[in-house]
Amino acid sequence: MGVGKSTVGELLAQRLGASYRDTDADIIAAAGKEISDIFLDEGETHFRELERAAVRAALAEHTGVLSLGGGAILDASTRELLGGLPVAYLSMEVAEAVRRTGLNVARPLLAVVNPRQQWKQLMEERRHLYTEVARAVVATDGRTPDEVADAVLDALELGKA
Ligand SMILES: Nc1ncnc2c1ncn2[C@@H]1O[C@H](COP(=O)(O)OP(=O)(O)O)[C@@H](O)[C@H]1O
Ligand SMILES: O=C(O)C1=C[C@@H](OP(=O)(O)O)[C@@H](O)[C@H](O)C1
Ligand SMILES: [Mg+2]
Repeated sequence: MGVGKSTVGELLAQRLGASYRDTDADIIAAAGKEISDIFLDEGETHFRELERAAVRAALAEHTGVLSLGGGAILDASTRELLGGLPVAYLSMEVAEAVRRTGLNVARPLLAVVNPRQQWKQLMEERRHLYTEVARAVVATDGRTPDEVADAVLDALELGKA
């Protein structure tokens, strides 16, 4: 959440001359409302169902760069679909997360009394799932989006002759 998946995903697509897609954007377009409103009106479980379907559809239809939401890997069937694909896990420390997002209300899972603690807890629950599906782990702390994109291309050995 807020690590730069969407920002860096777009840069990667430009560099690779590939198309870009973001499952959160697909969900927003299909639902006709923001993710925070889906959480509010229908709840997280419903959002996760939309997300599972959005990832499945994107992986079937799209051949370029795909950014996922930070919780997509909570679903076992999604993790299975990602197996064998060149997946990068972008990581950061909590201090960087605060700088990036301001831990604001656009991300409903962080719209809580203590967002720093919530962010740390979510990461503790999820980190092993990110590393399970990732072919490469790229630390983003103190790096610009361009530097992160370079590091991803390098780590995944993409865009090389
Ligand atoms: N490497 C970076 N350094 C500083 N800010 C960044 C970096 N990558 C993204 N950001 C900023 O952090 C915020 C979250 O980025 P975003 O791409 O939406 O992350 P995600 O898709 O992982 O939630 C945006 O305001 C974006 O401009
Ligand atoms: O980590 C999560 O559970 C979520 C991350 C968000 O996407 P980003 O990781 O792109 O912010 C978005 O899918 C939703 O708010 C839930
Ligand atoms: Mg995003």
